[in-house]
Amino acid sequence: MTETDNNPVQTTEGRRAGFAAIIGAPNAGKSTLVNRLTGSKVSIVTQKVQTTRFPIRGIALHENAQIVLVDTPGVFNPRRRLDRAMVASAWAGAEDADVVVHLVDAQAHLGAEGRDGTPADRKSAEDTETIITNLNRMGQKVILALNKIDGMRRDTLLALSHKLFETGAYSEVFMISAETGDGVDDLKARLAAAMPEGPWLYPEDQSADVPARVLAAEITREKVYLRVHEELPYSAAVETTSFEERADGSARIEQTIYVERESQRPIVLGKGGQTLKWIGQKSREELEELFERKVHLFLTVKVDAKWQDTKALYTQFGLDFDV
Ligand SMILES: Nc1nc2c(ncn2[C@@H]2O[C@H](COP(=O)(O)OP(=O)(O)OP(=O)(O)O)[C@@H](O)[C@H]2O)c(=O)[nH]1
Repeated sequence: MTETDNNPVQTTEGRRAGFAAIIGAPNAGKSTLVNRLTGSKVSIVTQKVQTTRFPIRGIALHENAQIVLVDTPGVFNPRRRLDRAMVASAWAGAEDADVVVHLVDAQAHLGAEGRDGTPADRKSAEDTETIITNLNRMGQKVILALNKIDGMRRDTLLALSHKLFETGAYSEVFMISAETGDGVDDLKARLAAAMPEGPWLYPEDQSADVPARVLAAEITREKVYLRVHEELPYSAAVETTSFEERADGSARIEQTIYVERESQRPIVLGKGGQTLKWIGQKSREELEELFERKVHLFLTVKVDAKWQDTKALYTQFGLDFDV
């Protein structure tokens, strides 16, 4: 870069970038927090538990820092193989991160302690205990973010924060409301400070559309997995090659499904292309719901023998089906 560039040299100096893992029981408010931190809609927010089915990245910017958020899937007791993969992926994401935030639903926690607690409150408190046990095992100090403080009494919150802090898992406590944004700026500044010095991990102008592309690829990959996992357990990857918003408000998405061997292509295509059609249809329906717009989805199947080599990179934020 030269002095004559529009971006003067000093803007890239003192930059920070890294990963922040957000871990928490289902329904703790992780997606809401990620959306609040990034300012964009990257995760599905719903009343239903376990809607975050894959680790989605969002990118938050704070002054000179780029914070790549690893939005971990719900941590629950894994039964099915896919669930185990998700839990393993959650903890792997946490261990690799520069900073870990444990998000706790303060309202559910207090509900579980009182007489009016619902079964969901008790489950949430149980999950929090499981997470604390794992956090202590991990050996890395974690930031406790007590969420949903809106409408809660300060003294009750302080007592809860004190109790959780005594577990020894945390280095500090933030009280936030992901919904109203209360306390979120302070947490964001803290995450920014925890990022190591270095160049940004993503170009500035790409920050906004990375999550949507990754999310769209994960949705199609899930459909591939659902349909052909018996014949093709580990060897498909999906990449979003183009994501365009069109003037009529719809989105045109092009994706490539990679398989390792020529013999695997017909598995994904199916008889007369029926399997690929099913994958495309299911994925498009979910993408339309997620992006709240009409989606034109174009899928291509390619053979890439080197896929195993790039697998490590790819699975960094995806599910590891080898678990
Ligand atoms: N009152 C209140 N509700 C919140 C707050 N943050 C999130 N919620 C609500 O809690 C519910 C769960 O939020 P999500 O962001 O979907 O939670 P999650 O942890 O991503 O959930 P999973 O994806 O199921 O793991 C939603 O109904 C949110 O509107 C908050 O600060 N205050």
